[in-house]
Amino acid sequence: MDKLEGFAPAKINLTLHVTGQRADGYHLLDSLVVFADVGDHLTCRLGEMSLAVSGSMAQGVPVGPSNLVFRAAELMGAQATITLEKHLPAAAGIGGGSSDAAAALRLLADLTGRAVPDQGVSLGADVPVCMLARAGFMRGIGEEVTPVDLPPLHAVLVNPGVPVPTGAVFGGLASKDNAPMEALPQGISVDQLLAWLSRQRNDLEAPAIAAQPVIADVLQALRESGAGLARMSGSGATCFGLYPDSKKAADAALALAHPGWWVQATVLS
Ligand SMILES: C[C@](O)(CO)[C@H](O)COP(=O)(O)OP(=O)(O)OC[C@H]1O[C@@H](n2ccc(N)nc2=O)[C@H](O)[C@@H]1O
Ligand SMILES: Nc1ncnc2c1ncn2[C@@H]1O[C@H](COP(=O)(O)OP(=O)(O)OP(=O)(O)O)[C@@H](O)[C@H]1O
Repeated sequence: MDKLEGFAPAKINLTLHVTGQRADGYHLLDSLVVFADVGDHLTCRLGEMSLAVSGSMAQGVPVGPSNLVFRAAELMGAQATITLEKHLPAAAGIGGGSSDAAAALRLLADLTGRAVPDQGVSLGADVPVCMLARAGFMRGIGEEVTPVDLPPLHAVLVNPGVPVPTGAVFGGLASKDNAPMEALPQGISVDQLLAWLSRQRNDLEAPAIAAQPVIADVLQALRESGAGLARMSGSGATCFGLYPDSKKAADAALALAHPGWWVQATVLS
């Protein structure tokens, strides 16, 4: 094996309940996570350590040792020549950096034959679920991950171009002890899933809107575009809308076009 290619899909929190806080300050989560068919692309080859970042969303992404891809190589004890093509906005609640790190960990594990320590959680709370890269529950601070079977969902992702720092949004929570998600019945249809989702929450939505009020405008625009459900992902600012089929999602994406907004029709699974 010489050079390997990998895909780092956007992570979407369909729900995000904050149920407590650990003594070290990290919050306990109860979240249903899915992945989009849009994301970043990586290539990786063992050799001299280097990282080249390109792509439509490369601006502002660190190219040095603070890039999570670099830190993934350090965690694996590997030297590698890595290219990263960024298509996902950074600091956007869709785990761009975490998904890049998870993709790099998968590639480096394949190239070196080494195991990934602790599913990469030391690189970020979102890295274990991004290692899964398919629908799953995320609990603990993010280290407890369980796959789940869900029907694919047609969606539009909208990011209004304002970065949101995750720690500050957690810090703005009015309550840290909120109810967990309801049990999710197995084998449910899309309609049943939508009804179930509409009864769940993203507890970070209120503090994120307080920090960046434009998020409320994005949610309103998604609802007006015909979304059956509109919610923020992660700590924001990206929001998603869910639609009955790919045509309605594509039409909504066109209607949502707005200067400075990143808008993507996608399938979540
Ligand atoms: C909000 C989510 O995106 C939901 O999936 C994740 O919980 C955040 O994952 P992440 O960006 O990988 O988070 P990290 O880089 O580990 O943490 C960033 C900051 O968010 C806060 N943080 C994060 C995860 C967590 N369970 N509790 C927290 O309080 C901490 O202040 C931490 O310093
Ligand atoms: N590969 C990377 N891609 C994007 N940002 C990165 C990367 N590596 C490090 N960073 C830094 O990490 C910060 C958070 O970026 P990231 O895209 O992971 O946030 P996020 O989408 O809010 O993540 P999450 O959903 O996990 O909270 C950025 O401000 C950026 O400086």
